[in-house]
Formats: sequence, C-alpha cells, structure tokens
Amino acid sequence: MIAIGNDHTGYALKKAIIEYLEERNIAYKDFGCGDITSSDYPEYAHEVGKAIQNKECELGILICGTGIGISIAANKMKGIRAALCHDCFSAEATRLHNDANVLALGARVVGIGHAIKIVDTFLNTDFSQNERHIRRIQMLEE
Ligand SMILES: O=C[C@H](O)[C@H](O)[C@H](O)COP(=O)(O)O
Repeated sequence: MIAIGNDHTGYALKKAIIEYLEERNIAYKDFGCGDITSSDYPEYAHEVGKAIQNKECELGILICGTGIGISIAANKMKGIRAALCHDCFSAEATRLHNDANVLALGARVVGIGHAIKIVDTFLNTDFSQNERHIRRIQMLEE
C-alpha cells in the first residue's frame, strides 16, 4: 500500500500520480489534501509518516511546492527516511542505498511527466540489502 499526501501546491500532481497508480492496480491511501485551498504541509507529512510507522503502508509519496518542507517534516519522524528526488538517478539510488520509504516531490519544481517517471523509478527499485548500506541505515536509526 502506498501512502500519498500533499499540500495545496501538490494537488494536481497528486491526481496525476493517483491516475498512474490506478492504471497499474497499485493500492494507495490518499491522506489529502483534497483541493488547492492553502494548507500546511507538516500535517500531511505526519499522516503519511504515521501510516508507514504503523505499517499500514510500506512506502509513501509526499508533495509540496518544493518538496523540501514536507520532507523536512517527514524526516523528523522515527523510522521515516524521506528522499527529495527530482531525477530518476536519485530516486533509484535512494531506494538501493538508503532504503528510503518516502519519496518527496516539489510540484513547483518538476513537470508532471518527469515526476511520474521519478515515481515509477522509486516504486520499482528494491533496497539492495547490501551490508554496508544496512549498517549505515542502522546508524541513522540510532
Ligand atoms: O517547503 C514548503 C512548500 O514548498 C510549500 O508548498 C510552500 O511553502 C507553499 O507556499 P505558499 O503557501 O506560498 O503556496
């Protein structure tokens, strides 16, 4: 299950990502927001982070204007490794090396087509299970 959350700036991109997920029968839970009325990104980061912490969802996608605020908020939560990625190389590397469990995107930074490719890369790359990466992730948790 993929958790998805966004502030007002990310609403249009969120709809496009949901279309991508539905076309591929990928289960998701939408934690809002549901329109373009000004809203506060920490709320949605918190909801998505909680869904991952309690194992309701395995991975999350968070969107704000830059992706920065919402990733800062998510990364304050224990066990959350949110990666702000605006290119496919980073999206692949953060799954392989960091076992990132949240992809953060900036709706004011990337176009929808590029963002969908980034989402596709993130969701289709598994953690490497490499010993040195496991060690470093454990250090992050400590
Ligand atoms: O990091 C913060 C996010 O990019 C927000 O989406 C952004 O600050 C929202 O800006 P505004 O309230 O001016 O639409």
